[in-house]
Amino acid sequence: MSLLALERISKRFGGLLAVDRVSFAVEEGRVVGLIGPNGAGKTTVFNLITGNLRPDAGTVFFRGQNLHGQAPHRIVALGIARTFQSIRLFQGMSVLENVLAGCHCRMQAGLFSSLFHTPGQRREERAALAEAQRVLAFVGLLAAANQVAGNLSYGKQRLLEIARALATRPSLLILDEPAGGMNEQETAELASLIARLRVQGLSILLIEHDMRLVMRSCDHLVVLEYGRKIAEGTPAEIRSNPKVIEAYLGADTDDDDAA
Ligand SMILES: Nc1ncnc2c1ncn2[C@@H]1O[C@H](COP(=O)(O)OP(=O)(O)OP(=O)(O)O)[C@@H](O)[C@H]1O
Repeated sequence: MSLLALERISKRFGGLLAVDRVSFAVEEGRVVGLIGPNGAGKTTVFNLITGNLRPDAGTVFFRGQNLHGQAPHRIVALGIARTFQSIRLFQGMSVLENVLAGCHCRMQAGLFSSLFHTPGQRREERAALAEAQRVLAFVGLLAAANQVAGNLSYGKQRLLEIARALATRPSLLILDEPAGGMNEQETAELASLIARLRVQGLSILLIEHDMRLVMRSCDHLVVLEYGRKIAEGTPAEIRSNPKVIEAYLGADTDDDDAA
């Protein structure tokens, strides 16, 4: 069984069919890239997976479970975490507090134990703190734990978003343009982070316009154009697919050869 399977999902915005009967799967432990020109429907597909939008037709399965009608927080609890194209951090809170916000969605404590600070709740808080520090160390932000999130560089804010998503202990991590706004060194660090997550067995679904990063990091690519899937395959297959070259890669193909 695939970890994630989309079966002929469609989404219409008024007269625009933004996603048109798209099917693909993410297997356990794989890094899958969803690519295509601007407006191809990539972010809409992500929103359909994470419950931020409901499909007009088709089904999303996660570990064989139909996600239809599940609220976004329920989908996070099932093991799907995401980052957004535009950074959505608690800008005025510390780096550590931002990651703790991710940990809290895994905590069991109810209203009673939270109000009365029961030993169980204190244990959970300590565990959350340790987990947040572990995740921050993993992405290389532990030294910045007490800084205000909004003061971090853009690239570091993106890493913090990933840390917060990781703190929910996902089995599928969905990244929407994680290298957007990053400089070359930050992008290289991101590629190494993705590789380390992959080694740990995490499955990743990625939208990214940086073709070098996509070609280097992904096992499998799915290509959208005008809401439709026009190709899927390994990076090497996609790079030489004439339909894809025409639709998307175009003049960028030289650059990809360097990847
Ligand atoms: N909430 C919405 N209401 C109306 N139209 C929308 C909405 N969200 C997306 N669209 C339209 O749907 C199409 C697909 O948008 P989407 O953001 O999914 O594309 P994308 O492939 O992620 O693009 P980009 O690479 O530029 O982020 C676009 O034409 C967009 O304008």
